[in-house]
Amino acid sequence: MDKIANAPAAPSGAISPAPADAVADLGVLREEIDRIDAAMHALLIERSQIIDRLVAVKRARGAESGSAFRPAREASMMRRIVDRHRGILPLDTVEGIWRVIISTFTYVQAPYAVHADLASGEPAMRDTSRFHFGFTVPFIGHMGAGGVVSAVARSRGDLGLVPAFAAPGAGAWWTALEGEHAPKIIARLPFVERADHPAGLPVFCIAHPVTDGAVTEVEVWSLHVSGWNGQAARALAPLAEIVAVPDRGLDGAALLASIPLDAEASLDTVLAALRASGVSVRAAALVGSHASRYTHTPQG
Ligand SMILES: C=C(O[C@@H]1C=C(C(=O)O)C=C[C@H]1O)C(=O)O
Repeated sequence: MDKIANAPAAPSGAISPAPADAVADLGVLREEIDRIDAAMHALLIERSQIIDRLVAVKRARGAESGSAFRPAREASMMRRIVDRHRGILPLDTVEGIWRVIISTFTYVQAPYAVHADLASGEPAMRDTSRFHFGFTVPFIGHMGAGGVVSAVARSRGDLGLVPAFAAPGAGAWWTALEGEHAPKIIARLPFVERADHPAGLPVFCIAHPVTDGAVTEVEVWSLHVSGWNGQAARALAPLAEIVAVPDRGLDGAALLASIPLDAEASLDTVLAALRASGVSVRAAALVGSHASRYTHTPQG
């Protein structure tokens, strides 16, 4: 029995049926949406074909190391996408769609897994990983940054995610990045920062040293110092972002210093500021670099 045909008549005052031309408009608009969806899908298929050609070119140039991830290129693509966005689709959605597109095309070029440090909270780290790398790229959790760094070191081209802030009890995990062939920090995520980012946990992305497409706007140094004090911390604040943990001895500290290279800041100015504050620097090793932090404000 046809329930609709037998439904009681709508009481007066209920929503009246849409006029015939509005129904026709809805049909036309839905056809437009189907056309756009088919065109977007066709463009993604066309993008895959370009990626196939890009893989062949990279192979021919011998540029293919372990990972196909190119941090400089990704940072500039994400900035452009965010800057040109307009309309009612939320920025979070646009950014998330392109993170999944780019990360998955990187994965189809050369499969990799993401190893993440869950020690400072699993939900935020899992959200961050899925936002930036999607669900096709395997996610592997570790209890601590040390496990992440060794998993990346053992892999062919995996990536690691470690909090980019002083996580309680984390220790000086970055000293494991000091050797010439040890993994390095190659990016800081999110590429585009903003106050209400849905996956805004600041993380360092770790990989085997990048030979092609590294970005060096911000250098990250591991420093071993003695005499670490509050005056030194204040003197460094305008020059570098510092994570400091106790290291070998009473006033010793291991520092992870992110130095945005510009007219004022460089390793030399940071070392000079440390010495002027009575801190002696025992060792310094470059443990990575990444793109400048880029902040989006709703006013642009
Ligand atoms: C396509 C490339 O490889 C990776 C995938 C990208 C993409 O799908 O757009 C961008 C940068 C790389 O991480 C590339 O090197 O250009």
